[in-house]
Amino acid sequence: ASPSTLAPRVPPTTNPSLTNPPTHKRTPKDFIFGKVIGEGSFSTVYIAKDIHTSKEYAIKVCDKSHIIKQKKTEYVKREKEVLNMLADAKHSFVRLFCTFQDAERLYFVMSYAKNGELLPHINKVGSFDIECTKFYSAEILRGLEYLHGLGIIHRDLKPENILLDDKMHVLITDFGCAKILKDDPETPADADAQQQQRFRERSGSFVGTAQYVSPELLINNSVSRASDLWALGCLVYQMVAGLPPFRSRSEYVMFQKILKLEYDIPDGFCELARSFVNQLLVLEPTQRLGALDEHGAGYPSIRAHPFFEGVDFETLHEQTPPPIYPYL
Ligand SMILES: C[C@@H](Nc1nc2c(c3cc(-c4cn[nH]c4)ccc13)C(=O)N=C/C2=C\CC1CC1)C(C)(C)C
Repeated sequence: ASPSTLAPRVPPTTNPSLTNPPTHKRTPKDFIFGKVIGEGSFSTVYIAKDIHTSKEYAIKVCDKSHIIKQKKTEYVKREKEVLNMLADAKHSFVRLFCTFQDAERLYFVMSYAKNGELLPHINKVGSFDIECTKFYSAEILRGLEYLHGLGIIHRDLKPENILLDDKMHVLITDFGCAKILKDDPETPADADAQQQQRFRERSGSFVGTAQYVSPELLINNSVSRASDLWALGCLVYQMVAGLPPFRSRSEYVMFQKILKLEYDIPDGFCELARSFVNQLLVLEPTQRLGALDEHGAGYPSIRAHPFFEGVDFETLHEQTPPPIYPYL
């Protein structure tokens, strides 16, 4: 006989709501909302505490009428779809724990990135030393390998979207612009109307920081996995130099610099990092380091670059991140 027929069913003696949180659908009343920690274009992210477990979460709150008015329903659906596709990832991404809604708003209960965005950590020390740059570049690369392996292109990688958890490991976030390569993940994804909508306001200028926009997006609105590799190049440059590679007060001038590959390598820029950045900041997407690697099998040619000498990619998440010291 199976064990269940042997043991009589004894009703639980403890109060379930005290030991294990209710499994019923959550409502805002299950949380104590704290301060605003991030503002998206049509969402606000709060830190919140679950009253049953006292655990801290980030709750992204979207106003339904605003989403409908701004025709962003596709975004919200796509972000939730991507977050659900990332549910099994053991590393590199903020997790979506649950969603619920009330009459006016949608709520996404996410992991709380206790150490916030990467950018302030770079600004605080001016720039990262080479050990830090290698570690954080490797953690971002691992996230991209996982994402691209699923046929997802982030499309908006920048320091604001690279978050750090309580142990200072990378959590990539903000998938509202992500592109999911459907049926044939081989063909580069042509930017859809939403992407154009995202970038072109009525004034025809770009919204948000377009410092990391790839040349192919500017020229023919096309994006592929290699667009995220371009952004990786910009991120590595910024960790070492403390500033993004393409800068200008005028957006138009900044785009001209991107299209002409006009960036300089400051004195003291580590030689291996320079070589690595130079092989990612390439105008032709298919010529970028890693662009020709087998899809879905990670980026062996990027991992093999001497810049990553000594990095053990398989155990990154178990490693203690290097302390952040100033460099340059
Ligand atoms: C990029 C994003 N900013 C942020 N999004 C999230 C944060 C987050 C945390 C801090 C922070 C923590 N401590 N100090 C600052 C600063 C910015 C954050 C978090 O903890 N957990 C999930 C998040 C987002 C998940 C959801 C987009 C899918 C924007 C600007 C779009 C709100």
